[in-house]
Amino acid sequence: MKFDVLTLFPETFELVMKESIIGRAQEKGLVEVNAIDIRDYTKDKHRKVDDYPFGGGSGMVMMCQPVFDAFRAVTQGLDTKPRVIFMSPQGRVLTQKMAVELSKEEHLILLCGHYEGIDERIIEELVDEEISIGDYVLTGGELPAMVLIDCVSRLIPGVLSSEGSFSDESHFNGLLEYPQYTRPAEYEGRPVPEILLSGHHANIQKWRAEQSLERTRKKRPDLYEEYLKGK
Ligand SMILES: CN(C)c1ccccc1CNc1ccc(C(N)=O)cn1
Repeated sequence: MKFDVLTLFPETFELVMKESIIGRAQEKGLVEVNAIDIRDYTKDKHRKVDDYPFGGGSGMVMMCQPVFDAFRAVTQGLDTKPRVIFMSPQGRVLTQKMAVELSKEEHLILLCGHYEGIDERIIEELVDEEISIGDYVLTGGELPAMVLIDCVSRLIPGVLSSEGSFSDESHFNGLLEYPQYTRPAEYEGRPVPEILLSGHHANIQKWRAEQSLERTRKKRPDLYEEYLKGK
């Protein structure tokens, strides 16, 4: 899986993306994350990437030319146009289901906006879909892009060591995860639920399923409703 990220802050990506699981996945050649600096495609000596909005209004808007030229640089020589995702508050809110679909792509281009936004012609011409990571406004699309890269990359076979745990992972079967415990069996007088120490795997699985249902019903009735419909 290759992510080409068009951004005004490429160094942010280098830092975050080379660390942790994504960094190791890159070393294994399972994931490649390239940060492309939009400013490298400006034509003027001040490397201008934004300008005043037509029609007035406060703030600045990202201009077409540098983004179009950065896009062309990334896509030249490719026989198929990769899917282009614009990280935006107006996008479809990212879900685990969307992440699963995106993880099947070979090559994604992520566009990160700044200022008050980007010239609409960029969206009309280059963008396949807008994705939001939630209903809140950030100063830029870099964090949303990193969130998308993380949640998609971890679904790629070989990226996570404990792949087996996928099946019952919360938000994967639509329910929240059951409570997790590890040693010691009692910490400062606080015990671990007996069932988990019993070794009865069938009972443990049943208890975990009940816990998942119970927590989802309490914490996320919306997901619970979805789940009941899907049954
Ligand atoms: C500068 N702004 C407001 C802006 C305006 C338009 C597009 C992109 C941006 C960049 N900001 C973003 C991006 C994504 C999200 C999200 N929820 O995924 C939140 N904020």
